[in-house]
Amino acid sequence: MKVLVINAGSSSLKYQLYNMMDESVLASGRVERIGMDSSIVTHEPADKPEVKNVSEILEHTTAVRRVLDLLTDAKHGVISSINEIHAVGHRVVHGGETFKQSALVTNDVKVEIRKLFDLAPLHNPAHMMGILAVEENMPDIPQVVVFDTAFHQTMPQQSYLYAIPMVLYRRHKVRRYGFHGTSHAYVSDQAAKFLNKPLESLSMVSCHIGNGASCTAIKDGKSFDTSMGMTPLEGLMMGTRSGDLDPAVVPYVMNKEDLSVSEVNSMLNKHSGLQAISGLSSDMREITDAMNEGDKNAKLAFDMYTYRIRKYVGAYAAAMNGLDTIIFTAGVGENSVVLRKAVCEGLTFLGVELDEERNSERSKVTRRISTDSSRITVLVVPTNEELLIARDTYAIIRESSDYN
Ligand SMILES: Nc1ncnc2c1ncn2[C@@H]1O[C@H](COP(=O)(O)OP(=O)(O)O)[C@@H](O)[C@H]1O
Ligand SMILES: CC(=O)OP(=O)(O)O
Ligand SMILES: [Mg+2]
Repeated sequence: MKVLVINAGSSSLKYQLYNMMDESVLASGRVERIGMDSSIVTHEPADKPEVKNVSEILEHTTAVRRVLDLLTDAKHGVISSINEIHAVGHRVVHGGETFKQSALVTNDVKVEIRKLFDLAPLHNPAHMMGILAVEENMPDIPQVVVFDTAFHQTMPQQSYLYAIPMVLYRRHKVRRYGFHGTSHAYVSDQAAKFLNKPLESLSMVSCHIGNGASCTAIKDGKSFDTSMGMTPLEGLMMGTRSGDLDPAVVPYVMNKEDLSVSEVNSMLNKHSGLQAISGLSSDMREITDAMNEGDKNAKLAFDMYTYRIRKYVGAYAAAMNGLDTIIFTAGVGENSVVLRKAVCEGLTFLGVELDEERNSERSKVTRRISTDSSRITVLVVPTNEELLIARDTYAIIRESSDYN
């Protein structure tokens, strides 16, 4: 059985085609700059050279058509017909309180996802475009949606409620939802397997540090608290997002700078974080390079960024009344030796002892970077959100009567 995984953004569409018999990736790729003057398509078949081409792709239906053409192309393709694709799985960022697990796409499910547009205006409308584009190109293929928020639906009320009038929760569902749940679920499960211990027996903090970044406290195998909130803006400092700040800053700055709601939203989501403090870049590689060359603003950005992660790890150790394992994952967490060192150096009081040599090793597999005698085990676990989406899709399709 072959499953196509799609992560549709407003102007991009990333894809991976899996053979679920052995969970191998047959091809992956992305369409960027959809709707702009020149779209870039990058297609990477597993056993053939990468192809890149530039053309005009005005909307998502055409983007999906192009992906299907590439997957079945005589020269660059990996399957002979689209009938070989049994199901499509989509990443959907916001599932609100409606979706506690992945779901088969039906008309009712689409209605519910539309109701959540307001809570994730940057993400959910784009995901819906991806779902509709697949429907148009492959009308008979079942689709499954996998939500970033689903894993966090186990949080207790004390973690997910904001201390504001309850009527706002009842009327508008204002609460913490949390994101990157697919990643936090995947890496915590991988960590338990690596340590050969039952997942339920470990108190862990999973640090997903990528472009977007979040920490999750995982207790009894479930999300207990997480740093992102109603939207993916709260919590850690990120590439271009501010993370936590005093909410009073928002009306104050709007007033002083004469900013509209959408302008202040854009400032906090797109023009803050590493980018704002360094004045250089949102990319951690550029920040560390500049810091090594003596750039003071880059150093400040790095220090603020790592300090925030440390604060969350400490807070969650207290929240869970204990901590066994810290996990680093995603683009920065998996690759930045200096970031992991900076975070762990301030956690010796908890019993974290980093092994510098292990931390410096470059590897793509799950590994321990703490010393053997460290009271807290620190792991680097490569995330794989797409694989988990493919697995959920496969499981749901097999369960659904349509497939049998
Ligand atoms: N070797 C590296 N050192 C430090 N940061 C890195 C390295 N490689 C990638 N990154 C960071 O990873 C980020 C992307 O992470 P990723 O998890 O792919 O993000 P997203 O899925 O949110 O786009 C980039 O912005 C870059 O800063
Ligand atoms: C929810 C979120 O922040 O996603 P990403 O890290 O892909 O931006
Ligand atoms: Mg990501």
